[in-house]
Amino acid sequence: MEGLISLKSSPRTSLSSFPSFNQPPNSFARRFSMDLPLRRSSFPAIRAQQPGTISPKEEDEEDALKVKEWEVGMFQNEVAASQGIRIRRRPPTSPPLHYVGPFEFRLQNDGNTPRNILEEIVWHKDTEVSQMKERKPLATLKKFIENAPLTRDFVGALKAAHSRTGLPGLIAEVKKASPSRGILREDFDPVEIARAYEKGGAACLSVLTDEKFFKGSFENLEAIRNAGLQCPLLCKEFVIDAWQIYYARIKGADAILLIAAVLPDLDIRYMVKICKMLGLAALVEVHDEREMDRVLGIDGIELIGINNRNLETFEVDISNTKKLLEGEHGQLIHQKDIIVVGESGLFTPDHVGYVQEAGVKA
Ligand SMILES: O=P(O)(O)OC[C@@H](O)[C@@H](O)c1c[nH]c2ccccc12
Repeated sequence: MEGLISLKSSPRTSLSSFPSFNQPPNSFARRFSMDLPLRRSSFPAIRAQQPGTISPKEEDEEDALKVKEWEVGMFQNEVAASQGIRIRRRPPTSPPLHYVGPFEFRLQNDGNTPRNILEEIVWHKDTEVSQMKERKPLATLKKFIENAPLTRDFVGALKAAHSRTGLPGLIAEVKKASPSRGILREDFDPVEIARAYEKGGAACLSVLTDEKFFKGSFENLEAIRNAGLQCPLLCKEFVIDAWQIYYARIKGADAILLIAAVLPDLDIRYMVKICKMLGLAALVEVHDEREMDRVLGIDGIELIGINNRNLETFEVDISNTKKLLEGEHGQLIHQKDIIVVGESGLFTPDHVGYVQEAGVKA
């Protein structure tokens, strides 16, 4: 509930800019924070038939909880939208059967199909993570972390490569497939590929761990971590829940990706802190100026990735890097000593030269 509290005091997350509710701004937040007056009497009684099963009171409580969970979901979407985030975290389910809130919420819930590939990935991730969390609760992960080997310095490795060569440090990616290009390599041996990258001069490696859309895995990450290489490892995931950060740490990550198109400011703040606590670097990825603005307003960020690929449409344009590093953004990045990673669509030395010229160091 930290979110609710800071939301009210933060001008960046003003709910008043949220466009799609035909009701006075903030009314949802106000109603929510007043501890939603659930009209118990309007919950039809589906009573337990036999003694010893769920009591009517428990059932009422369960109903109330469902409504509340649903309201929290709506509230999260509202906050995200107010920050210009178009990706909805979950499919818009209908309100619980006995919901007694405003009619507008029902209108929101048409269109149960994802609007684009990023949204599809995120919706699938939500289900995947809740299942994984059930099998390996956070408390269990925390115990493992106590005995996990130390992380390696991801940012340090990039800086060292850049100052040694005068060129951007290379993060070489271990990726079997992608939604935009299908299978990239059939005979895919992640460890062998990782070794070849390191031998070829990569400063760091990035390992896709998403299974469904990129044919990656946490097993690949773990295997590469156990292969005795020097390069620090980035876990390339779609993080929507802090649990994934702990899991990545256990599986051998030294850094993790956080995507601004998916995560509201407060999540990024919170997750960056968790990364620090776990000894991981956070690579915060942006694609447009609004995301860059948001991320530059967050303290403690050392690494920003500019993705030249729009993850919603797959369009690639390397001039995006130049555009996002011009003017005030570029100055702020310089002042804050942030390392910028140029991502996607870099095929030739000329491309690398172009983004380096724009200010990219990795
Ligand atoms: O194959 P490319 O165009 O060289 O792109 C690499 C990398 O930028 C891309 O894999 C990527 C960038 N951001 C991501 C977020 C999730 C998954 C993948 C990515």
